[in-house]
Amino acid sequence: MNILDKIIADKYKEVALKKQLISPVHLSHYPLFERETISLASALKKSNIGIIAEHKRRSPSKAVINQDLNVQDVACGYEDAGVCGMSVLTDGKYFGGSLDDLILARAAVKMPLLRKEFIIDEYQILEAKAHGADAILLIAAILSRKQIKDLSGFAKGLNLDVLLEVHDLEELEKSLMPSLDMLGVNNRNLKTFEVSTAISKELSEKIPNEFVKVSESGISSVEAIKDLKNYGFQGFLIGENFMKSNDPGKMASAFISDLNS
Ligand SMILES: O=P(O)(O)OC[C@@H](O)[C@@H](O)c1c[nH]c2ccccc12
Repeated sequence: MNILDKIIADKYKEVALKKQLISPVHLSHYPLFERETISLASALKKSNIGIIAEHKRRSPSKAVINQDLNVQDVACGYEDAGVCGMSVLTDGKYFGGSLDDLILARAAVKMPLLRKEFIIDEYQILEAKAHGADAILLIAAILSRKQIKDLSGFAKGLNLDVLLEVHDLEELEKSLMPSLDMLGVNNRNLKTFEVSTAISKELSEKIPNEFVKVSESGISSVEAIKDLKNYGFQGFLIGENFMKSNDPGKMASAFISDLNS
C-alpha cells in the first residue's frame, strides 16, 4: 500500500466516526456557516503575486517542518506579507493539522483560506464551511470523475471555490468540468514524493484558460515563479519554504519583495 492509499483508508474511517457524533445539520448551524466567503480564484486573478502560503507542521515526505509556531501568528505574518490567500492543512495524523487551525486562522485574518484536506465526502465540505474556509481542495488521484462532479457541485452550492489538483494528463482529462475554479498541478508526486516543476509546465497548455492555473509544491525560488508565469500560472502554492523559517511571514515578505523587484 502506498502512503496515499493509507491516508485515504484512514480518512474514510475518520469521516465515518465523526459523522456519528456531529451531524451534517449540526455543522450547518455553526455560526461561521453564515459567513460570506471571499473568492480565492478572484484574488489570484487580480494579483500579480499569486502566492498562496501554507501552514504545514509536518508531512509524510519530510517528517518535521516546524512545530513551534502558532497558526494565528503565521496567518497574520502571511497576510501582512501580502499573499493572496492561505492554505491550512487540517489532516491530523499525517500533517499535524486540525480544524482548530482553520478556525484560529479565520479568527486572525480576512484573506481567503483554503482547507487543505483529503476530501472524500460532502461532510468534510460542510466542516470546511463551518470552520471558516473560502475554498476547498479536491485531489483527482483519489476521486472518480463522478465524485469530483458531486463534491465540486456541493462546494459551489455553499459558495466555496474549488481547487482541483492533478499530477498527470490522465487525471487532468478526467477532471475538467465547469464546477471547478482553479486547476492545480502538484509538482510533488503524492505516491513517490518526487518533485519537479517540469510537470506544471508540461500540463499548462492542456488546462483551458477559463480556469486559474496554480502550480503547487516544491517552489523555493522567485526564479521558479517567474518561469512558471510564462506558462500561464497565476497561483503558486508554497508551504515548506516558508514554514521551515521561525518567522514564515517575514520569509514570505522577503520573497514577495524579491518577486516585485
Ligand atoms: O511544502 P511545499 O512543497 O511548498 O508544498 C505545499 C503544498 O503544495 C503541499 O503541501 C500539497 C499539495 N497538495 C497536497 C495535498 C495534500 C497535502 C499536501 C499537499
